[in-house]
Amino acid sequence: MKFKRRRTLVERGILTFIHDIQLAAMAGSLAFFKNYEILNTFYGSLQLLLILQVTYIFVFLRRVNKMVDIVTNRVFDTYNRFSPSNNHETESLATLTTLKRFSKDQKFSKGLMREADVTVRENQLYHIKENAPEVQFPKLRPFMGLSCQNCTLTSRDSLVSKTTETLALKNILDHRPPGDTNGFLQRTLGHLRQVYRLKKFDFPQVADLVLKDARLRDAVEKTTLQQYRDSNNDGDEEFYLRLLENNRRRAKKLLFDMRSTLSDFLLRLTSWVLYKLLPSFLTSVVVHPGQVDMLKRAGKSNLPLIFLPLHRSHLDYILISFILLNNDIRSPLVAAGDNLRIPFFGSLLRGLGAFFIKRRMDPVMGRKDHVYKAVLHTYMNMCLKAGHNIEFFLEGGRTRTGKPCMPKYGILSIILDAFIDGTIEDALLVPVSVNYDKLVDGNFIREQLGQPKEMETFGNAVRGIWKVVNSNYGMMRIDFNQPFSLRELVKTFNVNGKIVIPNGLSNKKPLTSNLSTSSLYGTDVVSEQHKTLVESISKHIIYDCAQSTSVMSTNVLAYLLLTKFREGATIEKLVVAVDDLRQELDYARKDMGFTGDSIDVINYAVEMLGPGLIRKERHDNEDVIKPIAMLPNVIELSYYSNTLVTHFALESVIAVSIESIDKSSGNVVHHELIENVQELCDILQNEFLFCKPCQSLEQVVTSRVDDLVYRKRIFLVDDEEETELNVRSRRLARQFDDDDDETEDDRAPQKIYKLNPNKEAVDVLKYLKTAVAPLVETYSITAFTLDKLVGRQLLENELINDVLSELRSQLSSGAVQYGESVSVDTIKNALKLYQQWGVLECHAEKKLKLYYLKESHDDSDSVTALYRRIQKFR
Ligand SMILES: O=P(O)(O)OC[C@H](O)CO
Repeated sequence: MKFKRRRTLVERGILTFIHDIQLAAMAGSLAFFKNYEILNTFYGSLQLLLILQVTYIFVFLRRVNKMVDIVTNRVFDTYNRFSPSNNHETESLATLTTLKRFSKDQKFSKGLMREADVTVRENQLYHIKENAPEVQFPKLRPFMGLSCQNCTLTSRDSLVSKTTETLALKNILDHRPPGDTNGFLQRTLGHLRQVYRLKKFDFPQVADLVLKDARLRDAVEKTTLQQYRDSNNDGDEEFYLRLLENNRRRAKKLLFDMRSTLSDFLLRLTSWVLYKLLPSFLTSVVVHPGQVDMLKRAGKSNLPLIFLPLHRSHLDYILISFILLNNDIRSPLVAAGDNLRIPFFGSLLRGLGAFFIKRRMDPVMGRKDHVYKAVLHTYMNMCLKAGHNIEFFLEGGRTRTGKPCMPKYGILSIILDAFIDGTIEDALLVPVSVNYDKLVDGNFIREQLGQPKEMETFGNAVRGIWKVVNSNYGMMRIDFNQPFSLRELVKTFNVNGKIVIPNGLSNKKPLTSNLSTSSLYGTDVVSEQHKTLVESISKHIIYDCAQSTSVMSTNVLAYLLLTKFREGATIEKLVVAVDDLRQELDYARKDMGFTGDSIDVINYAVEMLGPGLIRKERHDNEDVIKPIAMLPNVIELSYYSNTLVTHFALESVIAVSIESIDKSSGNVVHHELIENVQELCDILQNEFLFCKPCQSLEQVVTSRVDDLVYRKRIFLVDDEEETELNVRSRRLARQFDDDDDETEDDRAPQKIYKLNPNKEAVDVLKYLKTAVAPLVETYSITAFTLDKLVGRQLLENELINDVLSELRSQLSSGAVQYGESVSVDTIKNALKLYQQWGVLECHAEKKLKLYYLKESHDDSDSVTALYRRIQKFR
């Protein structure tokens, strides 16, 4: 056998680069000869070349970067082997980790990795298990995301087959071309072939139709007439015509800035690039084939699919389109904020389906910008009519806290209008949840500490992508809920032609108080009747998405460390806690984005979260894991924990409510507990959706209390004792039973719960409480700081900074217990609540918001009363 000389790293790098250029040329010429639409114009060609060049420069630089890392590590490794260092094991481990991280797909480093592996194993004192949990998923997992059985029973029975629930999860990056995957052609052409074979869809452009539409023409004429009347040029026809022409031009420009140029070719090209790039920073993108199957069937219904994902990262919409495209499902048009209309990336996103909507009102036109509203409305209607699928984020922007945000209503109201006015016969709504092992983009910590958001620019985008492709973000999981019919939902809420106000919303204030003042998403809801409907549908979807969000290992570890083990815990204790939590999530039919032994899950999550958030120490021959529970790190940790905080919010509210009741007798009266829970739910109404709009909060609370009685043993379940207590309470009830006006319900005996004094039960109560306790702290300190508004007004940022300083100073004095209470998002939600309660008022003009106390509350006593109302739960 003839052996060839091994190529050097640099030679291999150069060859790979040349190989990549060949691929680029092949893709380019293929596209050229196919005479794709995008290449028909000079602009299209330039854009394509730029995309290819940037991608290849990225890939090449990444490879050079990796080579430098590997060579450096090799030098250090050799040095370590010959140096008499005491930390030999740690350093070799670090080398191994670095090598593994940076050389996942680098065959040329395999030899080095083997060497380092041997070095580590030879030098280690303890047996170290491989710490990446295996991505082997058991067949039967909880199947989440079936549509609501109260509101959409018919939809629930559709699109599913016998096998839907039982299919095994799939990593879509694992696309392997059939045959010998090691062959040059297969390696080179596998992904090209995959994107070439995809089903071709037409993506009609509708801009011309929009300009001719009567709604838009009408809006332009009305606006012109209004401007004409407001001016002092009455009777000057030339002036009128000039105004009309200006408004027409403006409408055209608005439409040009907004429209998507979704291109089949660009989608395929990006898909091929993503197959190459995604594995460099994600180990897997996991989907449930049963859910994809439902989408495929829904895609054949000829109804528009409306994808409604929870928004965590900019990767969300890219990956959703990637998954849909590769499963032959029509890619949607995606409503994106115009903050993303940046050079190059803006056009790229536009070509991939983005249409840009304003995030802020026009400072001059304000809310009365009828032309803009008409452009948006007509554009979306035309797109729906033309058969496009649509995707938008009900939350508006990405969550800053890890908890789902309350919905904005604007875009959904346009879709509902399109249904009600008959533009579309029906639409299938698809809630989508996305979760990542590690947050990919956004600097949310600095925003939570009061710094302004870093705006999107070309430079920031390039830097961001560079950082991302050189890091490891672990797994990503996407869950598509069962599509459900908008028509069916509207029908359920619209019994006898009258919109039924769902239970959970019946005693709420009018929707207007909930509207976003800064975003277009919340400004164009049409009629009062529809507002209630839009609110219920939106909240239902956010609730559904939260329910079907898979839990990642990092969520589990962060949650346990922030609620149960703030001082840290040994691995053994953590393993027991993770096992318990997994059991509980299983019981709640919540799926997890990991599998394997809890010890491996913990080690993996520790590595994912990194030493900035979690410390691993060795005490008395035991590994102890500790959270970095101080500012600013704890804010990031709470981001991960909040996926589970959302899941346990109601239990936590019940635990806090129990603590707020006088329990000197050791008993808790049912109605008193329910009242307190409802009061706290009202306080936290901008933080969590405690039940679906079609459920009654009281019923949901009662059943969760029962759960705490029987499963978590917070209350005693001694039947005799309970009977005796209830007999006593019944007797008590009878004493007051002489009022004829009382209803049957009023006379019913009061249920009394006896608290379980057992240490385990007390600990459970304490642990449950900790989930929402930081939020209560923030609400209470925000109320306390409102005293600064007595007799004066403050700008939003001044008020928020005052609350932040108060929180920080109380944190350092120990009066505030949790670092994660320092959070701008929570402060803003608290201010919104105090507005909803009629204590606070806000005047918004242009980009500024001015806060002041309502006249009837503009004194210290009112502020103290508000503060006490919250403080009761601390
Ligand atoms: O999270 P934001 O506020 O930067 O918004 C992100 C959205 O994708 C913009 O469309």
